[in-house]
Amino acid sequence: MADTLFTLEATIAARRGGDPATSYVARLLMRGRPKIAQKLGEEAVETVIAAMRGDKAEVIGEAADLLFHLAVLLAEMEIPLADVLAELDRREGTSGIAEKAARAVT
Ligand SMILES: N=c1c2ncn([C@@H]3O[C@H](COP(=O)(O)OP(=O)(O)OP(=O)(O)O)[C@@H](O)[C@H]3O)c2ncn1[C@@H]1O[C@H](COP(=O)(O)O)[C@@H](O)[C@H]1O
Repeated sequence: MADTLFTLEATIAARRGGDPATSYVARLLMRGRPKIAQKLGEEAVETVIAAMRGDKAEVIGEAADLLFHLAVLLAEMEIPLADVLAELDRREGTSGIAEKAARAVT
């Protein structure tokens, strides 16, 4: 999965400044952060709706749209995907329950 996302990250970077008539990524980057954030939100909602329907094939498609638009948002904000993966690595082994309990006492 990480390889796929790193390839996508490189493709998105290469599209920066490209022709919005032929590249969806170039068009989205040109429209700016609010539009990218809106698309990310829409894809999140569509993923939730598909999940509530229990349609796994639809969830796979919507989840791919969601990850793609998240990758575009990270690119627009110049946040390397590696930074997000490093944060997940940092969290590895820390239970969400334990982490939340620790937050509650501070
Ligand atoms: N993974 C994707 C990918 N996933 C989804 N999409 C597009 O995301 C769009 C989302 O669908 P919508 O109907 O919501 O989009 P829309 O109608 O244009 O949205 P509005 O702007 O009208 O709100 C569709 O046009 C999809 O084709 C993607 N477009 C591109 N990629 C990757 O990005 C690469 C570069 O794409 P281009 O920049 O288009 O060359 C491609 O080779 C792919 O690897």
